[in-house]
Amino acid sequence: MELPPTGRSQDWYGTRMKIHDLLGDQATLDARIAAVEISGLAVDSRAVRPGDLFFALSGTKTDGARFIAAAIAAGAVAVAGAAGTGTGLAVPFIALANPRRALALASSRFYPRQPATIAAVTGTSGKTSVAAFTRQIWQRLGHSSASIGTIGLVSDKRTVYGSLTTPDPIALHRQIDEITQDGVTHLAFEASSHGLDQFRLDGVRVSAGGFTNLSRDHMDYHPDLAHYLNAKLRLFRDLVPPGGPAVISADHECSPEVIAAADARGLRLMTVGTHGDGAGAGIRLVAAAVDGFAQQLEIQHCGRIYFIRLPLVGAFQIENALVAAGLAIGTGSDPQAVFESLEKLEGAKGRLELVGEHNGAPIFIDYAHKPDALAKALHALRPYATRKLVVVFGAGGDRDTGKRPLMGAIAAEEADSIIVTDDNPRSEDPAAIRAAILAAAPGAREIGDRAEAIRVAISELQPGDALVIAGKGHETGQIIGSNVLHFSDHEAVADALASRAS
Ligand SMILES: CC(=O)N[C@H]1[C@@H](OP(=O)(O)OP(=O)(O)OC[C@H]2O[C@@H](n3ccc(=O)[nH]c3=O)[C@H](O)[C@@H]2O)O[C@H](CO)[C@@H](O)[C@@H]1O[C@H](C)C(=O)N[C@@H](C)C(=O)N[C@H](CCC(=O)O)C(=O)O
Ligand SMILES: Nc1ncnc2c1ncn2[C@@H]1O[C@H](COP(=O)(O)OP(=O)(O)OP(=O)(O)O)[C@@H](O)[C@H]1O
Ligand SMILES: N[C@H](CCC[C@H](N)C(=O)O)C(=O)O
Ligand SMILES: [Mg+2]
Repeated sequence: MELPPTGRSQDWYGTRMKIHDLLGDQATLDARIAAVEISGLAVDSRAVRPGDLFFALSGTKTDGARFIAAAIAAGAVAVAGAAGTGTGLAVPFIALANPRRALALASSRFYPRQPATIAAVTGTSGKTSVAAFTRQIWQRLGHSSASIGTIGLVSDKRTVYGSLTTPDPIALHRQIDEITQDGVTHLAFEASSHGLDQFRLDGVRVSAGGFTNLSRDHMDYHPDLAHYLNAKLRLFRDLVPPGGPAVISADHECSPEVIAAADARGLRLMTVGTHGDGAGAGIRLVAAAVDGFAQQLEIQHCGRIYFIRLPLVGAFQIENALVAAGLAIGTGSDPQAVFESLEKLEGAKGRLELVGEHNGAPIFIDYAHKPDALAKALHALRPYATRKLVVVFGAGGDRDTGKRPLMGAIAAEEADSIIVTDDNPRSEDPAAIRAAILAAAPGAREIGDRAEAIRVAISELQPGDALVIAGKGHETGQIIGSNVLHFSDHEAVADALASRAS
């Protein structure tokens, strides 16, 4: 069942709660306001239903305070927001010190059920993969499991396509409550830096935290890398309770700072990777070797050595698999069983996914839409290209413009043949986005129409080549202006292959 973006499903119609029970610890309430009953929560005036409590939030584009009158006209029976934003209203106003955090806590009270075991993962790249892997490990070990993130909600009972990596608190808690009601006991979800910075997950009872890596992304939102890292560190500083496991990839420049933040909070450290604490509670990668479209791993945990065949392409998937294994072990699963389950992992859709071949050349779809991910993806595929490594990619509009030349330069450095195309231009001029990439990628070709770019790349493949179509992964739309046109790299590849076969 597809749920409305910020509404509630049928189940909650009829639920009524007193403002005291939602916000009693977040604001000083007089008795009259505390007793007001609400029947729903809303952050968008356009989604308000009669009986709702409307949160007027100051945002990146506009200020919810401007829509208070519209919310009341739509039936809001109370309004909450920063002090001073709601004076002289016809309905009660609740002044909050931190409106976004209060919204998250109120959401967790309105939709109160949560699985007993919840792991959250953050990091620039690998979150979706880690959440999917952790869900798969738990499921294989017999737990009813779910994951929530960029590819939406996935559980054994339902799959719901999502649009944000960390949904807004109302949508997030509605989904969490619903899956708990379905019987899900184990949830892995993605904590994006936006989500952490905007307190979207502050009402989630997180049992364990995972951290993959840090590289350039979202510099249109965060003023600098330190701010970006600090947003991510909120997972350990504020959300995982003291004593809870912190599973941290130890192989990066940022790792010591992440480990220090987790340590300062009194978390149970589990470092993973080539610098992981294999003698102790962490997981050390002792050796790795490519084996066809799989990898042979030797790892160490609590001093014991394990040999695993990881059925995935890409060195970075080892990092993701080890963080996922750490999250499962840290939340109580048996290490031997967890490591055995890694041999059955399936990659998340569109993450270095082998989707076909032409003239003997493998074709991969990948979600690399930031510099480091593109570098890692191209590097991972190099062993499969004895002739040319071909890449088709673009860059999103209304997103960090600084990524574009960096990605162009990486493609020029790592690939042998480049086609620059469109990837969700949104409100920007697609040609200008392509030009910014092309300027840093001498010799690259420009084919704006993504389906055509994919067709051309496939038609030129020769034995010994490998092709990666990067940036859209699982996505099913091309966002042009404010329209979302149906588009899928998977379908475009299938069409191109079918037309060559016929
Ligand atoms: C930049 C950003 O993070 N924006 C998020 C933020 O919106 P905002 O509060 O800044 O929105 P705004 O447009 O300024 O509006 C302010 C307030 O007025 C309200 N409003 C607005 C218009 C109106 O008519 N009535 C009304 O009430 C809005 O609902 C909002 O509450 O809070 C909203 C509710 O939580 C989010 O939906 C919204 O995500 C937008 C859609 C978005 O595109 N976010 C992306 C950048 C994002 O969050 N990405 C991350 C990371 C991706 C990754 O690396 O994987 C993610 O977690 O997905
Ligand atoms: N551990 C990793 N290190 C570096 N790059 C990675 C790693 N894991 C995945 N990638 C690259 O990043 C892309 C996205 O991976 P994934 O969706 O798992 O990460 P994510 O953190 O959820 O990304 P997003 O924030 O875009 O949702 C992959 O397709 C791959 O190119
Ligand atoms: N969660 C990421 C996804 C980007 C995917 C890429 N296809 C693009 O549109 O830039 C973002 O919103 O920045
Ligand atoms: Mg993701």
